[in-house]
Amino acid sequence: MSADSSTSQEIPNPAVDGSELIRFDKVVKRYGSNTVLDELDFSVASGKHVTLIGPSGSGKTTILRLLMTLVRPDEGTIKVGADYLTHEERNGKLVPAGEKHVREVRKNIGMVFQQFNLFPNMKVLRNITEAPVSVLGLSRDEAEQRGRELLDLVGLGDRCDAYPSQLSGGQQQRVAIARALAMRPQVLLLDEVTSALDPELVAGVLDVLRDIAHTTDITMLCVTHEMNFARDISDQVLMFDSGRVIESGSPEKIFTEPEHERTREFLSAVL
Ligand SMILES: Nc1ncnc2c1ncn2[C@@H]1O[C@H](COP(=O)(O)OP(=O)(O)OP(=O)(O)O)[C@@H](O)[C@H]1O
Repeated sequence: MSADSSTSQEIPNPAVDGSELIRFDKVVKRYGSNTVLDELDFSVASGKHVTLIGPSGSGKTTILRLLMTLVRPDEGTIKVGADYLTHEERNGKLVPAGEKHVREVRKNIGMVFQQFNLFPNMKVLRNITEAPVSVLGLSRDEAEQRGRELLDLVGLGDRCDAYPSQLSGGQQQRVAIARALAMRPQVLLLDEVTSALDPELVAGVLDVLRDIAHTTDITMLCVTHEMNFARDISDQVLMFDSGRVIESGSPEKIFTEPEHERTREFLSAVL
């Protein structure tokens, strides 16, 4: 990726060697008097798949929104690659990152939400090719070739010319996943992507995500209530409570031998 601002540096594309890709350092996020994140520290290594679990309101979605620069922290820094996402150094001081910098960072991070948010007036393939053409500057042919490959990957290679309204919710969500991947992001953020689906459509979407997790190098941060899925894809599970990580570890450890009482309570409620 190329930097397009004199104040932003290029974010390296580290090999999947376990080097640190994301770091939250003493991040505080408040909404009025509600301190949602309280000096939160955590890091994610490149290529790893991390699932965030915790009670409703513990700040999981806020973490993804901070990474996507949809909201800014009140204190602390968030780093992606070698670059500060929320702050950058100018004349030896950390200052809020500029809009150009934020645009560069967003190119590197794909996010899939609970709602699919496809463009209803565009066919499926066009939904996927729009951003690569307009943001990355790919030719329409290149973008369409990549778009078709991604639609094959999510099992919808034969639906390029359908409109979103002609697809089921599960199919629309699979298009949304393909659309996020079309930007070739380093990081994929998944925010309860099956929560709005009818139960019979959930498995198809989770199978696609399992496939992506097991066959690509992409770094994934996932908020989900699907604990079997979390167990299957995660290298690491982070348990949040009151704006902090209270426990982290492999899925085996967290799901079978949680150490913290709050983790045990949470898991007994959701498993
Ligand atoms: N835009 C906002 N304005 C005010 N408060 C907000 C806003 N967004 C989130 N909050 C509050 O921040 C807290 C954390 O919300 P967040 O959505 O991050 O939690 P969560 O762990 O993802 O919850 P859930 O599992 O229910 O989705 C909640 O108390 C929520 O009400």
